[in-house]
Order: sequence, then structure tokens, then C-alpha cells
Amino acid sequence: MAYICYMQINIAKKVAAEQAATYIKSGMTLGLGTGSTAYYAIMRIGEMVREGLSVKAVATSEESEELARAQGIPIIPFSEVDRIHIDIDGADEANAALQLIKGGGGALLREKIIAAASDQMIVIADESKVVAQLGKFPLPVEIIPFAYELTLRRLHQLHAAPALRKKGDQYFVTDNGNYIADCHYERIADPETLHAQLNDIPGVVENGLFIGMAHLLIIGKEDGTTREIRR
Ligand SMILES: O=C[C@H](O)[C@H](O)[C@H](O)COP(=O)(O)O
Repeated sequence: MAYICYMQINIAKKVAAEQAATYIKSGMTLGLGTGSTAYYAIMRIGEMVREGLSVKAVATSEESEELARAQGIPIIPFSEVDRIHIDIDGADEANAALQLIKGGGGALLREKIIAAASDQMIVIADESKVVAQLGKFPLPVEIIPFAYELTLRRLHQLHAAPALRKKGDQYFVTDNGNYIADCHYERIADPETLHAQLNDIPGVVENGLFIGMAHLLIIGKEDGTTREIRR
């Protein structure tokens, strides 16, 4: 996924991202998400920095870090992070309880570490991401390459119908050097239980269910308006 490909403006994603940016204040440390919606947030924060906003940031992926630096957003090492005030990130699916599926771009592990360390996680999405029940979007599960065949077997036992993600004719490799198994559930009736079952498998590093992490969901619409759901 290269940010350079977002040439055609997506109004719904852009307005959600820009609304999220209104919560940012000078002096804050920010978490910067990954993906085509987070892209608009990083671009807006870059503009705000150039207009005089004073913030520091950490990024959830190499590509978001690169984009942020190019936009003039100061990126700090984690050793210098005291607290992260606001994390702004996208989602592949979100329900009304603000439970999420993330990791469509493969950044779920770093995204979850940063979301968990943030005072507030703001999720930005267009309307197509809002669902009654999670699961139609294949759930990304990050697994280590060692003995991945055995880990996939364990995922099969959880009825995940896992498919190892590919990039061209190679396996997709995350920023952490791991693989992604996309798990096809169609409907996830009990996200909490599944989250625990997946992370209990040796070889699974993390899964893309984000439960109890998001505080605010900002939904952007094509007509340029936004709607907010708070937890
Ligand atoms: O790994 C990627 C992230 O979880 C993204 O935030 C998620 O896939 C949503 O991406 P997008 O905004 O491009 O739909």
C-alpha cells in the first residue's frame, strides 16, 4: 500500500479525517494511523503544523511515518513518549459498540500497541465501514513465519478459513517481519471470545479485532457531512 496512489479525493474519508483533526490541540502527542482514511488525517495535521500547531507524533507504520515526516509533522522516538493524547486511525469495519476490524493494510499490531497506549482513540471511516455485525471483512491475524503451517492449522480449527495474504507472488510481510492470515468468518457473533481464542494460539502475534479501544467513531458521508458515535 503506497500513499502515492490516493490521487482521487474521497470526500467521505476526507471529511471524517478533517473532523477528527478538530480535536487536536497544541502540545499534544498524537498517534498517526495507517490506510487511505488515515492518509487524510496526516495530510490535515501536516497543514495545521505548517499553520503553527505544535504537536509531536508516533506512527503506526513505516509508510505513515514517512508521510508524516514529509508533511513536517515531528516524529519522536517511543523512548520520548510520555503519553499519547489522541490516536486517529481508520478501520475496515466498525459496529455501533465501536468494536472494530482493522489490519486491511497489515498494520494492525503497531496500530493496536499505539491505540492501547492512547488516552483517546478516534476512528475515522466512511459509511461503508459501519456494519451491524463484524466479520464480512476478512479478519487479519498477524502470525510469525516460523511454522506458520501449524499456526494456520490451529486457525482452521477455529473455523477461520485462513488465507495467507500475498503481495504479488510472495507472502505479504508486515513492518514487523510477520505474515498475515486473513480469516473468513462472514459473521463474528462474539468478538471478545474470538479475540481471546485467536491470541491464545502460539504463533499468533495479534489479531485485528479492536474491542474496547475506540472512544469516538467519526463517520464521513459523500455529501460532506459527518456523524459521531461515542462509547
Ligand atoms: O492495516 C491497516 C489499517 O488497519 C487501516 O486503518 C484499515 O485497513 C482501514 O484502511 P482504509 O482507511 O484504507 O480503508
